[in-house]
Amino acid sequence: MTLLDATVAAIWPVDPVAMAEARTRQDRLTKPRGSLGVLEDVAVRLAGVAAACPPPMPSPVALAIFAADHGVHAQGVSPWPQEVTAQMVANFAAGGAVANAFAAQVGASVTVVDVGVATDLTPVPGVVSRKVAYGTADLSEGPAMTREQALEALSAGIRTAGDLVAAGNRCLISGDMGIANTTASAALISLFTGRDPASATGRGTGVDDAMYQHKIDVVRRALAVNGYGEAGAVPQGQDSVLDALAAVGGFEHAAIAGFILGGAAARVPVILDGVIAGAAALVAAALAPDAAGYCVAGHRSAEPGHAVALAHLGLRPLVDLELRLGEGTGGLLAHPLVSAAVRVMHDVATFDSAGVADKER
Ligand SMILES: O=C(O)c1ccc[n+]([C@@H]2O[C@H](COP(=O)([O-])O)[C@@H](O)[C@H]2O)c1
Ligand SMILES: Cc1cc2nc[nH]c2cc1C
Repeated sequence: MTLLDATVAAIWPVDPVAMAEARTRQDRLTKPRGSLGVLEDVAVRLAGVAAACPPPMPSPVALAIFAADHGVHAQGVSPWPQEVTAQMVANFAAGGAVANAFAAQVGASVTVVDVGVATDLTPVPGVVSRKVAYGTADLSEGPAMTREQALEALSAGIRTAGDLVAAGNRCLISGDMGIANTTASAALISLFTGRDPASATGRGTGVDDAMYQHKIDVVRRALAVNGYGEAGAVPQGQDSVLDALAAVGGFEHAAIAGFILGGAAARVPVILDGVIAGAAALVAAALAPDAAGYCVAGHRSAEPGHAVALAHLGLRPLVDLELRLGEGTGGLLAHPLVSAAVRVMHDVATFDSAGVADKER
């Protein structure tokens, strides 16, 4: 049995009994019923995730940033040089990126995982090497990776989640770093939702109008050259999902999909970041439909494909600040909201215990 098969077999639906108990408890707390809006849903789902009411606080919390490069960069789909991926890995390790600042703000640890950066990285503390290859092949000319490579990158994500949970973490946050990865994200989202590439493709780090039109064409070509023609053949079954991931994905997408599956198998919530995580979550949910229940959409990125992916997954984003950075920044910002939602379940008195009169019927 592969690590992927064993992990998928360990994923159960979020627990309906704990969720029903949590919903009842929410209604007994000293607040008008439903007054915490979406936060009540978050608390209820975290009870389902942990199969416990109240659910454990989502701390300690760990961010994993999966870094990789993309052959499709050669098509001119990003204004940034590919070297920035490796340079930002060094910046994460040195503590100098926005993700480090936000992680410090919310008390999250930061682990960087090299799953496919195009150069050899100097070994530094805080950067784990699970390199599958020196970047993917160009997805607009053929498959980005082999099925074996897709499996290896998925396993890297599963192992990272397993290590972080074994170290005592009770909440995981996904992060990514990879110049040109919004092109692969758009292709995955188009393929897994059946939506036209034009509605799944965005401007990434900030491409101009001409580069944006070219980027949509590159995504169309990627689907066609890999045998998917006009979008619509949504992959189903493990083999075709792995083939689709291998055709148009990136190593960080595969790793984040594995990270989600690993978190779900360990019954730990995974807060998703932006469009790269959204694309990866489509892959994870196609491999194990129950995995989506373990995901919290940290935010909605400015990238249009992200909203398409979240709608397909039935996930509602907690924060909407037009962020389009990646690294896990939007997921980190959502963590205090998730913590507050769970703390309510632990700390707030019930009408009975506080002697507060309940609503008259
Ligand atoms: O998280 C997002 O939604 C997001 C949106 C736009 C850009 N990014 C980040 O920017 C990089 C990819 O942008 P690009 O234009 O090179 O495809 C990559 O490192 C991502 O983390 C991330
Ligand atoms: C500087 C820079 C930082 C990033 N962080 C995530 N993606 C990024 C892309 C660039 C270009």
